[in-house]
Amino acid sequence: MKNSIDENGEIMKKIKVYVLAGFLGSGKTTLLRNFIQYEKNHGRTPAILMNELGSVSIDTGAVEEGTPIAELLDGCICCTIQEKLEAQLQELLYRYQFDTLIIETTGAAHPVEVVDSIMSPLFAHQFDFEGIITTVDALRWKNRSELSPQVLHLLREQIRNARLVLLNKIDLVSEMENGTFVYEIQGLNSDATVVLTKHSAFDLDILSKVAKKEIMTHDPSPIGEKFKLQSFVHTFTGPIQLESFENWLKSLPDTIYRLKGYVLFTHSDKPYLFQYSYGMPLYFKEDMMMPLNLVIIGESLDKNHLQASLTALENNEENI
Ligand SMILES: Nc1nc2c(ncn2[C@@H]2O[C@H](COP(=O)(O)OP(=O)(O)OP(=O)(O)O)[C@@H](O)[C@H]2O)c(=O)[nH]1
Repeated sequence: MKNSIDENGEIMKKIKVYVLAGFLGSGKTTLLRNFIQYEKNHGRTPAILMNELGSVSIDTGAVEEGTPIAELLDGCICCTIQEKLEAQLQELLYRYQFDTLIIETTGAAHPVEVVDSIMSPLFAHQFDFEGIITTVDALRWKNRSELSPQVLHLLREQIRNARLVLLNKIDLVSEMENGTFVYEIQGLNSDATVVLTKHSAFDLDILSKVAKKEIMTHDPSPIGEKFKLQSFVHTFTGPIQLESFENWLKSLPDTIYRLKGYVLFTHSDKPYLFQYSYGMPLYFKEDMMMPLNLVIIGESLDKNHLQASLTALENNEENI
């Protein structure tokens, strides 16, 4: 389902969310500039969320005046400043109208954890996660043996979870080397589209083409979906039974990494904030009503099945 219904019964168009990942200095801000221009050329308003490790913003100058922007400084979305992220996103949504949200992560961010943070159940029904675009510095890739194992692991994770990889700074290595690097990147992520770029410039129409493919994938394809890391949001319409919910959790595949959301149970008049990662469910009772959104993040999600099983839970049906 693409759109949510607002309180007046109107269809709400979801905001497309893109995450820009890539190691320090690989070309994310350069890509951001191109992306903003592309959105504007197509009559859309982008909003930007920039995360920087330092306490002072350096890259916000790259964003033209008039573009909605929020900054998260002095920490990485994926580890230390998740609550601040929620507040910033809420403020962006409250103050501005926009069609696209582009999030530039710090070069040190683990992409899975960033997606996890963005897909807050508070407003996940307004967002459509469109995927991770990773920039790879061709020269750094060439010299990657100089990197620590931890950094190299991060670089690989950023590539593995991308929907689109930009092999950037191709002017700094030879044509033959670029060919080898594309081959190596595809070895890490055969589903991603890899484009060779100078100054992160490419035809961004590619994005809508790949996105359409993802959206149309209602049938779980036997060869897997193009898009590796995905999120799915279910909005409960009423209370469910705790026991059935726990049985449903046990039935989930290992490729679901994370669940979080507000769930109302039949035994309580207020919802619980529910958190689940690494097989560990946690429940925290809220003292007021919250949007009953459940966010599910994983690889190659079988969204039809998730939807059907969650609806069955709500209808209190057996054998889900
Ligand atoms: N030679 C060359 N330089 C590039 C290219 N793309 C970007 N640069 C330069 O590389 C530097 C870093 O680019 P950014 O876009 O700021 O990289 P970033 O990933 O946002 O960097 P951080 O914010 O530090 O993580 C800048 O000086 C860019 O002008 C390219 O294709 N070739």
